[in-house]
Amino acid sequence: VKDGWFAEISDTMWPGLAMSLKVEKILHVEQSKYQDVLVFKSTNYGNVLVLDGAIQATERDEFSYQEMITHLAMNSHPNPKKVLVIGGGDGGVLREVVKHDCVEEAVLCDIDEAVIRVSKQYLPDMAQSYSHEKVKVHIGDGFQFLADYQNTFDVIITDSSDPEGPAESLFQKPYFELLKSALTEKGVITTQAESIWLHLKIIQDLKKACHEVFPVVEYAYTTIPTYPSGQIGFMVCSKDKDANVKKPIHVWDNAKEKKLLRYYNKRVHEAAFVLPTWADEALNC
Ligand SMILES: NCCCN[C@H]1CC[C@H](N)CC1
Repeated sequence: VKDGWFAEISDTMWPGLAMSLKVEKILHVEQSKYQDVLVFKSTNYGNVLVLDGAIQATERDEFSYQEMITHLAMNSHPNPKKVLVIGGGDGGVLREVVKHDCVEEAVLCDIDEAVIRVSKQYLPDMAQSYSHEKVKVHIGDGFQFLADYQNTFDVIITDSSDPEGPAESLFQKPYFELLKSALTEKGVITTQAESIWLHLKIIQDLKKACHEVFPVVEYAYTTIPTYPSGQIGFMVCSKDKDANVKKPIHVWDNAKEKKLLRYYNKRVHEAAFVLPTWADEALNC
């Protein structure tokens, strides 16, 4: 933090560009077993969680990412009862998963207990569902966890950090094969799939790896001011070759949508898959 500003600088992940947030107060600094953990109160975006120098979530705009990575998957599956979140230790995705009445069990597997502990303390709205009766938490490596499950989960959401560092393996084919075997017949996955403005090559490679495992693979994106380039995407895949993930299978009525959600709705679901020309040509060749 310099002159009261936090700058998200990465010469490898987003060279020459840095999102900066004005700091009101540093709340927590910790070196966990796996990463640097920082929480600060920003002047205009609420509390902010930073891991290894990368902004994970701000209280002001996190709902965009959490709602989209969750509901793009949940509403692309006919009746998701058992859901698994890999990563997502801040709890935001879990909060969204339990909004679906059809869910019987929501399991979260994150490698770092520090993220869960710190989120409960400084991001209470995001971490609210850890006490939910349907929720089970497992601290460990998602890779190891998945290897123990076959034909178990209807939806698996991979809420990961960037491919540089510990999450690198979550962007490669072996991981998607593990996901596929842990999924039930019509299983659906979403993954954090970076930005078309910054990572078109990563997204192309990711889409190729997913297509070697899943019959249906589509990229969608959301707008979020505090992530690099102001937007981020998701890979949405289904084991069901006849699935059309670009249109929600089931929806809440408008009143329920307005009560439950602030970003996602049935029209935004469809719009999220519509890409600008240069990205569409690069990804849908
Ligand atoms: N549950 C929110 C975590 C979101 N993961 C982040 C997405 C943007 C990346 N640059 C860093 C990880």
